[in-house]
Amino acid sequence: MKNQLSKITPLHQEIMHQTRARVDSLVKPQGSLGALEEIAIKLSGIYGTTKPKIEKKAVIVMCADHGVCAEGIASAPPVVTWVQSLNIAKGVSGVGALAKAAGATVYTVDIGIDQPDKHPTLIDKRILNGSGNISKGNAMTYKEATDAVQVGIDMVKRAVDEGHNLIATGEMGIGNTTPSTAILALLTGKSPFEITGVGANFPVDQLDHKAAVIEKSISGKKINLDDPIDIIASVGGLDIAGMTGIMLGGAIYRVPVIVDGYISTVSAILASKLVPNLNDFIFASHASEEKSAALATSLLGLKPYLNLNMRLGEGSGAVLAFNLLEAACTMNNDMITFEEAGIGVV
Ligand SMILES: Cc1cc2ncn([C@H]3O[C@H](COP(=O)(O)O)[C@@H](O)[C@H]3O)c2cc1C
Ligand SMILES: O=C(O)c1cccnc1
Repeated sequence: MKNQLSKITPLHQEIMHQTRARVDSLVKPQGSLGALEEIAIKLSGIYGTTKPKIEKKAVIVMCADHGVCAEGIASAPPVVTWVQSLNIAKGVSGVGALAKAAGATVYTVDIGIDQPDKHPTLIDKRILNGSGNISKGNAMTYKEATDAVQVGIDMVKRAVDEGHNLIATGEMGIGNTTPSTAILALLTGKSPFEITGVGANFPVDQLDHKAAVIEKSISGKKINLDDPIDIIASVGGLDIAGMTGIMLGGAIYRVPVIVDGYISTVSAILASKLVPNLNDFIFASHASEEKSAALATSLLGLKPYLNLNMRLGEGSGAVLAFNLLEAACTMNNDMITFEEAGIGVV
């Protein structure tokens, strides 16, 4: 991984400069297509061409269980991770349906489901049968965390090799808002009692219990906060690790990655600690309704484009932003310039 990260190169500044000049010359008041203009310019810097084009899109969904569910921090039982992962692979879950609408491939990855069996419809990258109970010890070893991040990097390579040049992140893991909030508490210094949200409809009157479990998970551990792998090993999860790898994979293989909601955003924050210019390669999608999603997004430093009051996860919000990136390319490719239109600049 270290070797791969050291080869990441900056965005193509000269090409972005040329794309900006072209976007400014298109037949519209300068700046009037707002974020679409910025998206087109950023994409040109990633792809290294003034006329980028989206070929095929894929959402990679990392599925894993969390030992901390034993503490009663989620409304659904852990077996839902397995059942719902199969539904995602079948295309009948939230992300399945929305990916179909977007014309995107879905890669459903078993990176750590706690089941005795594997399933042929899931891509078998299982590192562990679920992470450890973080309120009683570490989630996993440092090596397991490293391997799980590598799974994400390798999945991006596979998607790119299979013709995709735009990736979205997703996850399925009952209980995963708990490690996500533990990570956010560590990185912001905020109290879990201040930032813990309901996740998948955990009862509000039991939120203090969830926060107390998170507090217990982060206190008394010696964690190197400058090392995201150590953070994942101590209080993370395999799905979070896999998504961290997807973000890194985007920068390594030079394909844009769209971040989904709360859990994805926390994974992106971890990835940005390994790649300082990570934000050049990733795009936020929607503003999740989860309590601390806005805090996570502001820490990451990206602005979500959509506000649809969603809070599902799975990659459901990220796949909706495929269309925005495609629209930005179409704007840049298909609009004519003032000169071509035979009128003066407005
Ligand atoms: C049926 C069902 C489908 C889901 N799809 C995504 N999530 C979302 O909810 C979970 C995180 O919330 P918590 O930490 O409260 O468990 C993750 O699996 C996330 O993907 C779901 C949750 C449920 C119950
Ligand atoms: O924002 C998300 O991605 C989210 C929020 C709640 C539960 N699961 C996912």
